[in-house]
Amino acid sequence: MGLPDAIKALLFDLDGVLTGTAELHRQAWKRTFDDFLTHRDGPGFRPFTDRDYLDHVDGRPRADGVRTFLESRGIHLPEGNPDDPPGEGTINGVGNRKNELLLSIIQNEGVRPYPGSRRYLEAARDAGFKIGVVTSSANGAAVLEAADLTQFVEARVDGLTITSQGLRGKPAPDSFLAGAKALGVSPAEAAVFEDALSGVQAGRAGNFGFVVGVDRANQADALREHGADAVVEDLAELLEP
Ligand SMILES: O=P(O)(O)OC[C@H]1O[C@@H](O)[C@H](O)[C@@H](O)[C@@H]1O
Repeated sequence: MGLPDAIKALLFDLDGVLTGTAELHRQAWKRTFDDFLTHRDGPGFRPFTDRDYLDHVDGRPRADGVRTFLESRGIHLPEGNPDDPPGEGTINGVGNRKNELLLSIIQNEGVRPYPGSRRYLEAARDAGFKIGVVTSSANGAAVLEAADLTQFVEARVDGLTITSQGLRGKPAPDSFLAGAKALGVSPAEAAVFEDALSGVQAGRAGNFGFVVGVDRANQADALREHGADAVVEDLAELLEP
């Protein structure tokens, strides 16, 4: 499986590692922030870029993504409340608009698992590894189900768990530590699989036994710099002799 001998459990990020949904999140964020910035700054606004997504939003819980990106532009919004109407000028309102767009994009485009990731999950299950999914997305359960991957998952920590248990989001290690605990292993016995810079950083911060960076965005060096022990473009590469 391409992992050190001490590893007994595998903790997979979801969007961008098991399913192609990171791109759908990126599209929803781009529309949300470009609309917000146009409304605020007029037609000369500075658009939200792919780099903005990778550096400030990818891998983080929804509200943290809104806050971190806007702060990178010197914009500070009040937090508001979880039920703020989509588009309201609060962190929650902007996040709710993004979720509305994400759900409609998922409805139109569907959710596809990466074939190499599915093969890796099958091989891991056959080899007796414990399998968990650790995602910042509050839509994690629905995305796993739509990709027909729920059957592989013994423990799931998602955006709803993070909120209800008051965990810090990635790049803090809390959600991965909760995943390891749910599978009954120590961090040293678990490997983390992540495509986001904030995610490999979380794996490193939690002292996990191995951190695999999955490079879907041409950022292998940055994944290594943020904490990946190995970088692959597809999980199936780890199955090759
Ligand atoms: O808005 P959701 O579905 O709760 O997802 C939160 C975050 O979940 C992460 O998995 C994605 O990498 C982010 O792009 C996304 O913003």
